[in-house]
Amino acid sequence: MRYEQLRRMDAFTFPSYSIDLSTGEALFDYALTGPAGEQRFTEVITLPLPEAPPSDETVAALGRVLELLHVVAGVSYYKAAAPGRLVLPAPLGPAAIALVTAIYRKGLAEYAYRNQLPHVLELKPEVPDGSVKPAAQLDNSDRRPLSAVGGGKDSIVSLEALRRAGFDPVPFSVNPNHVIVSVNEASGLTPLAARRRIDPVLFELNAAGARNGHIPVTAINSLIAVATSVLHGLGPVVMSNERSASDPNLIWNGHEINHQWSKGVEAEGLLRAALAEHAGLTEPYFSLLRSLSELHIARLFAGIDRYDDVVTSCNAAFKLHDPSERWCRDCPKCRFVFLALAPFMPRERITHIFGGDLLADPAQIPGYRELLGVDGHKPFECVGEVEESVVALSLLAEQEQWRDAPVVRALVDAVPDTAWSAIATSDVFTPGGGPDHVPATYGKVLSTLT
Ligand SMILES: CC(=O)N[C@H]1[C@@H](OP(=O)(O)OP(=O)(O)OC[C@H]2O[C@@H](n3ccc(=O)[nH]c3=O)[C@H](O)[C@@H]2O)O[C@H](CO)[C@@H](O)[C@@H]1O[C@H](C)C(=O)N[C@@H](C)C(=O)N[C@@H](CCC(=O)O)C(=O)O
Ligand SMILES: Nc1ncnc2c1ncn2[C@@H]1O[C@H](COP(=O)(O)OP(=O)(O)OP(=O)(O)O)[C@@H](O)[C@H]1O
Repeated sequence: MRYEQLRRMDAFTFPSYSIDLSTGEALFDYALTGPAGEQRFTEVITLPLPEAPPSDETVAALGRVLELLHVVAGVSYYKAAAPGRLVLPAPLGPAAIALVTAIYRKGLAEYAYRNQLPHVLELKPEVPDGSVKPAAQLDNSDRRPLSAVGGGKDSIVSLEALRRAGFDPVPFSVNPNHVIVSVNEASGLTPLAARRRIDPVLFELNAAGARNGHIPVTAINSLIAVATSVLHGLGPVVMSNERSASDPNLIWNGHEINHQWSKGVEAEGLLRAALAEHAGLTEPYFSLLRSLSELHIARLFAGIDRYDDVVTSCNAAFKLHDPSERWCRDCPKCRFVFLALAPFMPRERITHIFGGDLLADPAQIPGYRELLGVDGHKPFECVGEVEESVVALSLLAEQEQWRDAPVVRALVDAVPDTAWSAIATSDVFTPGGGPDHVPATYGKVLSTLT
């Protein structure tokens, strides 16, 4: 399919999906269609199989979760052309429609902004007429939680808190890379893993110049985790999404653009409601760290040392084709995580974790100026709020081990008086920031780390 033909596609459809319960392999078919023809895609997601064959009740609930996953995972292929019509495969209830609408509009907002495609922010799915048979209720809330592991500090904090509180978590990852494998080994827990294979045709189209950009990957990983939990008769999926994930990077055409939208509390609420309505799951999914700032999570992480040799929050290690060893030490995420951890650990320890000292390197100053709100807008990355960076800097400026580091000295001079006064009333170490979905039984889990 030529690039010009792709541009003329006017609809995105979902021809079919299937699952083979003897292998765990699910096939999700997609199509971009238009006057010049059709471009098909198939994504393959392979779930780990349980020891015993699943009950009919489990298979029914799993099928419903996969129906949602089919539609949500379509974002990767929709974005190759961004047609005006999004034609859903079957009727859905109001909560599921709300989820799908938001996934395509808000989850693709950064993509829409960077590609200057305002219509994506107004996309309205076309839903076939008809009603959906109500799902049978499935309450697995008292089973072992499935704890999503991304290899970074946040999921380690959740995993350790759950373990110390006696919840016996099962680590779970999609396409675990070398970092995730090492973190799981360091935990000593037995993990579950699912495989996800994006259709290679998409990469060929990308190389030929198709539209491309950021997608709401956490929503996809989350639904794969829920499907795995249902198939294995496990309990809630526990995520490690922090409070700043809900804050936008910028406003464009009156719409919030948030790189981390599908990690935010709005996406979490929509996903929970859709899973309750469409799959009957009463307690499917929540983020344990929702009320905490990144800086607060960093402080909790500093109290855990068994993962120092393996933890990696740098996204360069997560590339599908070319993963780096660990921290790249030259991206917004490396800069932010270093800044957030530094106040809470000896300089030798953090230098060991990162394989270098970012605050000793003046070349890092321009990137830190962005994080501190001195220049530009919050980077399109998983980084904390400006306020958190300023608080971290103020803590470093008070410490003998850090106050004379070249980057700390330069930044202390660069931050304006208004930012210093704003943090006088900062609440970054006070849990809050709005509603969370942590069930009452998990209410005291984080206190095991303090
Ligand atoms: C690792 C990374 O940051 N990747 C983003 C990057 O893609 P890149 O080309 O550099 O490498 P790959 O990730 O290997 O992707 C290759 C192509 O495949 C497409 N693709 C990938 C995954 C997928 O689910 N669907 C896809 O279509 C991708 O478009 C590439 O062409 O830049 C891309 C374009 O901006 C981003 O889409 C890639 O982001 C990944 C999907 C990814 O996993 N990113 C997470 C590290 C990430 O950003 N997490 C956010 C949470 C965002 C959310 O709302 O869920 C965070 O932690 O803040
Ligand atoms: N490959 C994956 N499989 C399953 N869950 C994942 C995967 N990658 C990330 N996650 C989960 O998605 C959420 C957001 O990921 P994110 O990368 O922000 O977290 P992290 O790796 O724990 O921590 P950090 O922010 O320090 O990198 C977390 O709950 C994380 O556990």
